[in-house]
Formats: sequence, C-alpha cells, structure tokens
Amino acid sequence: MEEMRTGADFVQVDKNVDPVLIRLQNLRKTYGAKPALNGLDLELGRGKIVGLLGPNGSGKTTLIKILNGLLRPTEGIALIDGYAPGVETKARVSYLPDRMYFADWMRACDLMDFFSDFYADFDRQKAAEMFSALGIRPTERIKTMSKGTKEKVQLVLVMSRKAELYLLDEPIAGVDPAARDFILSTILTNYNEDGTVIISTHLISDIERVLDEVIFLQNGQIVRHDTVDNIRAVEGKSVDQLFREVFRAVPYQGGDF
Ligand SMILES: Nc1ncnc2c1ncn2[C@@H]1O[C@H](COP(=O)(O)OP(=O)(O)OP(=O)(O)O)[C@@H](O)[C@H]1O
Repeated sequence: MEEMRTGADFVQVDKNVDPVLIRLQNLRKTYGAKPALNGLDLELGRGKIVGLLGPNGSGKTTLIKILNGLLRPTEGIALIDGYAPGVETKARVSYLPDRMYFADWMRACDLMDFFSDFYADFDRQKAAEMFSALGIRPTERIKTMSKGTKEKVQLVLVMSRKAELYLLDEPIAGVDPAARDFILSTILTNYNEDGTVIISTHLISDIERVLDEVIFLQNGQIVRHDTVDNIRAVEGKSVDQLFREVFRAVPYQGGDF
C-alpha cells in the first residue's frame, strides 16, 4: 500500500488491486428472440455508488440478475473482479431483489440469524443498530410489517454485509418520501465504503444526491455512462432533469390495437 495525493485528500492505494470491479464486453441477453440487453460494454470502478437508470423494460433487472448469477448471458462477457458470476462471486455480491423472498413468519431477529448463517461477511451488530435507528423491533414479524418496513428490513440486511458489490433493484420504491432520505443516509453511511453499489431506480430525484455515477439504459443499450458531477457541469442540469429529457415518452405508433 502507498499513500497518494488526490485533490484535497490522501488515499491509500493498493497497487495489486485492479481498479475495475465490473467489466462487460458485448453483453447480450435475449428472451426467446426478444433482445433485453443488446451489446453492453462497460467498466465500473470500486467504491462507487452508481445509478442504473432507464425506462420500463430497458434491461435494468436483467443486467442485475446477470451480475448476480441468476441469469446467464446469451453472448458476451460479464466479469466481477475478474470472475464470471457464479460460485466465486456469490460471497462478494450482496443482492436486493425487486421482490421480497423471505417467509412471512420470520421476525427481524430470525432474518439476522439467517443472514449470519449464510454470509460470513454479515455484520449482525451493524444490522441491529440500523434496525433500531429505523424503529424496527427485533421481534416484529414480516407478516405484520407494512410494505415500506419490509423494504427497510431487506435493505438493512443486504447493506450489513461487507460485500464488494451491492446490487439493489428498486430498493426504496415502497418507502414514504419523508423516510427515503433518512434511510439512504443511514444505509450509505454504514456500508462497506470500498464496495461498489449499483442502484436501479425510477426515484432519481430522491437518490441522485448520493450517486457518483449514472448509467442510462435504453432498449438494452447504454446510452450514457457519466459522473453526476460531469452531468451537472456540462449539461447544467440535474440527473433527474436530464433523464426526463432523454427519455421523453414516445407514443406507440403500430396502430394495431
Ligand atoms: N422472463 C422474461 N421473458 C421474456 N421477456 C422478458 C422476461 N424478463 C424480462 N423480459 C423483457 O426484457 C426486457 C427488459 O426487461 P427488464 O425487466 O430487465 O427491464 P427493467 O428495465 O428492469 O424494467 P422495469 O423498470 O419495468 O422494472 C423487457 O422488454 C421485458 O419485457
């Protein structure tokens, strides 16, 4: 390790670590004949919070599932830390699916046991502290929780792992607007800062203040990958404003309804 000056700060740099965590090369995924991802090329660094943004059906969930090893690419390459998603990457990736998969009878404390058993990198103490900060009782059962509380629970568990990559598919869609800021700051000040976080969301204005970079997906292609600072400086607008301009709805013109 050596110290390096970057701007105002000293940072520790390990020369042996590849600065690129995720590499995609000509990544394609088709469902039957229908393309969902259409030749993605991408390099993503470590320690970044990245917004994966795009209209409905643009391929966000498909990409996240490929990175989590739940789907196989039809063609091309996806690598995390040099490994194709699979056994090697399972322990490094913490995934929040777009749907909850826990059994209804489980309590918050059962879920902590479950995560402790499954993941060596799960920090139980951190999860307990975050549950408490968010007003969630350890004995509360999933069955009796509101939709937003279930989302909070799931997010706390996923972010309490010391993972290299966090894949969050629509993490705060059901949480009320007043609580979103609190949750985001609670979660993001507690996670492993060396890890990269990919957040797929439609709630851009709520989330953009925590993002370092954004990826715009359209029809299974990356139409922009940029830093949030650069977008603000070059375009003179917020990511939310830019998104609305780039993806202004185009009416269906097939005429066969
Ligand atoms: N299991 C499937 N079988 C067939 N087509 C699918 C399947 N899953 C997704 N698709 C199609 O693949 C494309 C990408 O879908 P995906 O769910 O990845 O998009 P998304 O960007 O996550 O959308 P949303 O914002 O609505 O969640 C869409 O055209 C969708 O209809």
